Amino acid sequence: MDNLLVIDQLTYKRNMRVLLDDVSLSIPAGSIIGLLGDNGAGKTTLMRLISGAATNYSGSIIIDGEVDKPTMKGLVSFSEQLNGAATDAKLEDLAKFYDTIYPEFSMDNFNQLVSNFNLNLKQKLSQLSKGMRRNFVISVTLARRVKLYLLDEPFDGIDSMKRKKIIENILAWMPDDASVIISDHHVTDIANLLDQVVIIKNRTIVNQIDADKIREEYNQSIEEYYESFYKEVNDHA
Ligand SMILES: Nc1ncnc2c1ncn2[C@@H]1O[C@H](COP(=O)(O)OP(=O)(O)OP(=O)(O)O)[C@@H](O)[C@H]1O
Repeated sequence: MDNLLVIDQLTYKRNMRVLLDDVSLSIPAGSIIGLLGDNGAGKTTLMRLISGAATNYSGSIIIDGEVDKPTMKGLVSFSEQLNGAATDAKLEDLAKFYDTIYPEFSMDNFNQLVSNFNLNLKQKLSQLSKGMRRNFVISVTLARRVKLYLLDEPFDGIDSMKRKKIIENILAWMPDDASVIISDHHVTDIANLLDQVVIIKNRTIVNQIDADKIREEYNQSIEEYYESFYKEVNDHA
């Protein structure tokens, strides 16, 4: 299978601190990846760099063979897009804004996604509960037709029924050749979805493994594997 994302020796510093240290990672096209790691490990930072939000790193990020930064931005949809959005804006106006700035935004897809989540587009962003806001972010993120989706803790603060709905939407809306990277602490929620697990610890990738290998060769659930792997790395630290 071809690799959609190739990261080589990526190191990123901010305010004199190393936030990512020598990260190398290849993600196949058409796959669902769980990016697992504890608080502060570097999950959000890695997603920000892949999305093109910061470019002052060393090493390389290649998406679908592209190294041109503006082109790469059009290939990735990151779930952080509401940062900085006016809280008194109505959801329908925010959607129109995204439709204007992202050529690959599909208003039809967006409308179907928000109706799946029973969101009212006349509501203002400030009127949404935490869970409703998450659902809106997922709708905006998946409404773009891109190669790579980055979902940063999409289930944070979401009840279990809604989590199922989000998972259904991810599976239904992901184009066949697209990949999605989902970061999460609730490993159990996404375990059945995953093709691969990537574990990040202390600012670098410490493991990448096929989910089937964990189940079949190690005879463990992804959650058990993740917990034991993390413990082992801690014990040897
Ligand atoms: N703007 C910044 N300046 C300096 N340090 C930062 C900045 N943003 C994040 N960090 C630091 O980078 C490290 C990684 O943060 P990041 O948000 O990527 O972790 P994470 O794995 O997403 O954590 P969590 O699961 O808690 O969301 C943390 O130690 C954090 O304090």
